Amino acid sequence: MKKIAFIGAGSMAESIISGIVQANVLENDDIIVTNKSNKERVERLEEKYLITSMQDKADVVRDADVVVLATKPYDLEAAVNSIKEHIKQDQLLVSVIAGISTDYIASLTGQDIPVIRAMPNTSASIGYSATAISAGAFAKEAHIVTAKELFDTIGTTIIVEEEDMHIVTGISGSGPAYIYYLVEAMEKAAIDSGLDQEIAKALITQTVRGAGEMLKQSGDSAEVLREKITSPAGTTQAGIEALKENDFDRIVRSCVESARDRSIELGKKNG
Ligand SMILES: NC(=O)C1=CN([C@@H]2O[C@H](COP(=O)(O)OP(=O)(O)OC[C@H]3O[C@@H](n4cnc5c(N)ncnc54)[C@H](O)[C@@H]3O)[C@@H](O)[C@H]2O)C=CC1
Ligand SMILES: O=C(O)[C@@H]1CCC=N1
Repeated sequence: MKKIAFIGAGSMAESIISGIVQANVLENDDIIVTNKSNKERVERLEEKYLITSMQDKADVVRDADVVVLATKPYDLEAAVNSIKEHIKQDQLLVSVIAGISTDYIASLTGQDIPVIRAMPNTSASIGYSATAISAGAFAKEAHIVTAKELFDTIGTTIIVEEEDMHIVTGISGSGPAYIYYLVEAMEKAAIDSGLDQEIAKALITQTVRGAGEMLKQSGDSAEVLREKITSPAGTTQAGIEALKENDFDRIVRSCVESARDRSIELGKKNG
């Protein structure tokens, strides 16, 4: 891949752009970005990442090997309408849009065009995305390889069946937000117990970071790692029992399933 165009210049597009720029895998001016109308926003991205911003959609997609669709689901149809005269079947469409199927995207283009559906997360901006990808009907092995290479530069990439994309969205697409929400709650509890906010933030941040690395590096399951911390009648046991009494498992299940179901709904509403 030599040139990549982003249709949509919001949080997700910026996270991916930031990750690609840091990985230094493309010439910066071969990363092109456009949005609906907010010229200042794309110009800010252009200045920050030394990439190219354009508003003329024909220019945006003309020589792109990969065109990334990064609009909200309800803006997708208008976005594809604005580029469909200019895209060709030898280009690859990569959609990061929650809920929307590859079949629907191909049908909007009116072409048998290869589409890869991807679900990255905002940790892409520092090279830590957990991305899942799945291939549409017209995508060949080479397209999967191209998409995997792209997302491997901004984290890890796993290939899944398209039907699993809804649950993937519920765990890893939205997942960072759940962790941040947990951190917010822990910070509030620490401050209410009299701890300085900056100290609480520093301790919790390193705790989350360390737990993530332990999950990755130790070879132990989450359950085993938890048990190693939980001394009989100790502090952790007291904390975990409070979580159990408040039905933590049910709350998390409901969180993940609600996100999954919203992804399904978004697909039905916008496809
Ligand atoms: N924010 C996140 O953590 C993640 C978001 N996603 C998906 O990424 C997509 C974008 O999400 P965000 O970046 O958060 O949204 P956002 O609202 O920050 O950005 C959307 C962008 O699309 C542009 N846009 C709208 N209509 C357009 C058109 N007709 N032509 C060109 N550009 C157009 C807007 O101007 C804006 O720049 C969503 O579909 C979401 O499901 C996927 C994974 C994670
Ligand atoms: O909230 C959303 O719809 C998007 C999809 C995954 C993360 N953010």
